[in-house]
Amino acid sequence: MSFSIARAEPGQVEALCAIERKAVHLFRGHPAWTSYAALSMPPEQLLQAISRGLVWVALGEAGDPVGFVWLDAELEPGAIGIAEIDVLPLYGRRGIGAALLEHACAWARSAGYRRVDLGTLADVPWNAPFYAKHGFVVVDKHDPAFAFARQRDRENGFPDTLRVFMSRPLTPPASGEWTVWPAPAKLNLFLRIVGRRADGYHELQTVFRLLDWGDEVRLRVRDDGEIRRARGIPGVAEADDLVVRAARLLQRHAATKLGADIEVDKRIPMGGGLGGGSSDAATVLVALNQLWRLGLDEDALAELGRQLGADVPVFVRGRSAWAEGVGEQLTPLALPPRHYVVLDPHEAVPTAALFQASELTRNAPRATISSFASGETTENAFAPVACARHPRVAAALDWLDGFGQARLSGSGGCVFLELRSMERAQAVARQCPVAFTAHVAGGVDVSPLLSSLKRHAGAVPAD
Ligand SMILES: C[C@@](CO)(OP(=O)(O)O)[C@H](O)COP(=O)(O)OP(=O)(O)OC[C@H]1O[C@@H](n2ccc(N)nc2=O)[C@H](O)[C@@H]1O
Ligand SMILES: Nc1ncnc2c1ncn2[C@@H]1O[C@H](COP(=O)(O)OP(=O)(O)O)[C@@H](O)[C@H]1O
Repeated sequence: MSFSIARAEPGQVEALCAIERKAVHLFRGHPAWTSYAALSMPPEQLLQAISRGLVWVALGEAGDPVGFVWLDAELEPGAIGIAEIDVLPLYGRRGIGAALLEHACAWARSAGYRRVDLGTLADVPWNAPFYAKHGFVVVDKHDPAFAFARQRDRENGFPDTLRVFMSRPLTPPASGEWTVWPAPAKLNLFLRIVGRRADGYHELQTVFRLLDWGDEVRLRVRDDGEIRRARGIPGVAEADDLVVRAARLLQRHAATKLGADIEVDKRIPMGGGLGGGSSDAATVLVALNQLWRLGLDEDALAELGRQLGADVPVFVRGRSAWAEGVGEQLTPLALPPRHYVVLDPHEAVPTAALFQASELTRNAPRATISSFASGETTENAFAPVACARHPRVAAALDWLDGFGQARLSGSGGCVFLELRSMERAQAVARQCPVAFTAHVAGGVDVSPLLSSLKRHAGAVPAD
């Protein structure tokens, strides 16, 4: 039987939970059975991991999932864990589990991780001995890295004597191998236009909230100086693609003879006001600065970013921030932990056209950080214009407003709602009408790009 491996999709949550329930039956009669039988995989957390790109499925010939692997978010700097790996018993012994495991480890290595950890059972052939065949070695379970997992075992009545923790070291990708970097989306928590500069650009005030969700950029250094886009973004010509423009700009600026292959796994809706193109460009600047060993500092990269777009500097600096000027004067903010339902009305809004709109309020009084922090300042100057010109955006805002105070991000067309819990955000997202697509994401103060940069630099040793 042939199978293929692909990133899991949100619609597969139920199928993956069902696979886990079937796979757990293999433990009947084992001392761990009672605790396995009583516990099922939390679908909310699985969904969150899927939207972060941390779950892969094995698809059978009919295209249905027959197994999956789920990576934990970073457990400690440089290390990532395997939260779950399951194959339908009917499809066992065909190398599917091994292929999933290798796939996840290969991704972790490209993403700069130096170690993969897991907890498993010592006495079950398809557990510890299977992982040992794949380069995992048993490590000291008293290591503080496993304290949380062991505490959870105790709470679940799991037999500690049979529990082993295993690690597999990963070598860093060599020059010329693919590397993987995150390009997070942003939201504008409010946006005011307070003036217009002589060059036609608008002066604005906004709060950029970075998200833990976004695109994935893959980069591979080339020795021949070529910048090539390995996989195109539909509707964007190679020369216009912000990732290609960013790489060429950096190459010219630093006068390097090195080149790069670039691929983007696009998840952020284009023209959605979530800064996808800008974030991709920032990731290329930051990552190639490291891969090409140019040694440019953050200010130099942010200035190159500004030449590509007003939204690029915030992604280069990688901190949620209060912004002024054209969006490049940034003051990092520590914002309360919040979750967001981001609704995509499938309507690309052209930013330049909205900035040109005669009905746009472009002389608003200046807001202050404290007026924002008190919750007084939440409006977006583009909202009335975007809603009047794009009925789908108005409809999305109207629907989401039924659950709280929905807002437009940037020049739209995406709208969002801020919530205190992920579960609540997922509950709203589940009710999303078919005309729109809902994403759930967490707000972060520090961009995942900065953590990825540290990992790739090996600045944080794995042990
Ligand atoms: C509105 C915002 C809010 O974060 O976000 P998006 O809706 O694009 O995500 C940004 O200011 C958008 O930044 P960005 O998308 O990088 O804009 P750019 O490529 O630099 O400019 C696109 C066009 O928008 C206009 N523009 C942009 C920024 C600005 N402060 N004043 C402007 O007048 C210019 O006419 C420019 O030709
Ligand atoms: N790598 C890229 N990703 C997305 N859009 C890109 C990219 N390169 C160029 N673009 C162009 O930039 C436009 C704005 O894209 P995007 O940054 O996603 O939206 P917004 O500015 O609304 O946040 C797109 O419609 C597309 O034509």
